[in-house]
Amino acid sequence: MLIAKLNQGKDGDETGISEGADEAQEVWPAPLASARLGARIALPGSKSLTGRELILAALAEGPGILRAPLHSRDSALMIDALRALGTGIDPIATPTERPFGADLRVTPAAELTGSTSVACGLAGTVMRFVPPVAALALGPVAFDGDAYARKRPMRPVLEALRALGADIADEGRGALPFTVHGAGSLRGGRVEIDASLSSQFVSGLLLSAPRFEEGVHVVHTGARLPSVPHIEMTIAALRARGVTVDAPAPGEWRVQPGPIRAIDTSIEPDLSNAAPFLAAAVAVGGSVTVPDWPTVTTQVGDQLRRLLPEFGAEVALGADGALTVTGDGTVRGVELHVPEAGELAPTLVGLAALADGPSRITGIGHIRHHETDRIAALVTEIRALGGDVEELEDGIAIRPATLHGGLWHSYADHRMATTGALIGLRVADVTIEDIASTGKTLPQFPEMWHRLLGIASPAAPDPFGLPGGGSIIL
Ligand SMILES: O=C(O)C1=C[C@@H](OP(=O)(O)O)[C@@H](O)[C@H](O)C1
Ligand SMILES: C=C(OP(=O)(O)O)C(=O)O
Repeated sequence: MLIAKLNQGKDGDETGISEGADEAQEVWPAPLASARLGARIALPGSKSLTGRELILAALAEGPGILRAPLHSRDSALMIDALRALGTGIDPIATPTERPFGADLRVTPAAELTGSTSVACGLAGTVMRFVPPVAALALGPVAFDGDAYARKRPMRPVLEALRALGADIADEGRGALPFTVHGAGSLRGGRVEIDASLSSQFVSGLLLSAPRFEEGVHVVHTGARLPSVPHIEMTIAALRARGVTVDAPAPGEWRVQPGPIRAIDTSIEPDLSNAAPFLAAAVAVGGSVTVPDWPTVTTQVGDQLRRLLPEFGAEVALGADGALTVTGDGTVRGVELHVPEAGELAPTLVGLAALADGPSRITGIGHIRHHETDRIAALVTEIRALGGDVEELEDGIAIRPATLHGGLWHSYADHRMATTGALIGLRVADVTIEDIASTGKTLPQFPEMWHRLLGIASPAAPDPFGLPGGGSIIL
């Protein structure tokens, strides 16, 4: 892999950019595209589906299998968390058709056990989905995470769980660290919650709710609700396991108590991780194809089919189930209001920074609470490359500008890193600080990005073979 060394100086520390990182940072020279693209890129499993299915399998009435799950830092943290609570999670010998890692057999614990700790890393899904599970365990479960994870909002989750009967000790900041003192069961019932900062607050409560004595009736009280497709994904995953879920009014969900069926289930490819690869075809010109695009899905990444044409791309879903995006190398400016697609926003903003007209991307205020304040981070980094960018309260406005090379900081955020790589396809001499942050959901990113451009990568010459480098954590 092409890696250079940079001495991250005092500046990085002062801005908090290199929080928790060593003085000597590795930087990754983003490859510049020298020709139109023509690539076929298969993607590992969805982070969001893998996380949900691991939780539901751990709470199910018998053992089940997850086929083609994601193996990444976030999924490893979820696996470790559920194992710590007594769940058996075992890799099943990887057949050749599982290029991204083993299927998993999940054996629920007879009784969930506490007196343990859960490392959340920077995974929103772990810090929001596992505490309700911990409330069902017997004994204390201590939660903590990365330095930046301690800044991500948790108060609505902690207060909702307390209202449902849980005993939780925290430091009063409404954030990690905190300890859930599980009593072996939870009453459940009706609860109000303001989920305007994250849909994950709702999904976490719904996922464990079939195991609450009274199920749950969640009533969202905030003015906005971001990432609605992710709540629909949660509901679909519950229903697929025989759980009764209804939505009696907008912003209200009810889950009936009852068994969670044990099933064998296949995880779809991660369509949000497809975003930078498909956007590359728009940025550079040429075509990028992603095989196995699901025909019906709750993944928000499916919206790339309508969003990328706004930038001037052509999108075609083939009879073989492969999605192809074709661009002519020019990028149109866009007006997008995408509260449901905050997860895609960094890629959309990156494309807009390469557009030949002005853009406004709004409705994404909540992404200030993702892995980093993504609005501030995107504005800072695009501006540092010469971009003409304005921070809006709930989005970003971008005017066309000639960009130049420079160091792109990742803020430990995988989607910041991949957005820097996207811009680097068209702008010479962009280097990415902390490309390893892509391991959060796509450890193979650097090799796959090289493959997109036809560059052989010594670290993993064939990304369709078993990825190396210790990135698959089992
Ligand atoms: O439930 C999930 O799996 C997710 C929900 C969304 O969170 P927010 O509602 O905080 O945007 C999304 O951005 C995140 O990447 C994954
Ligand atoms: C917001 C994201 O992650 P998390 O699940 O940690 O919230 C993301 O992956 O874009």
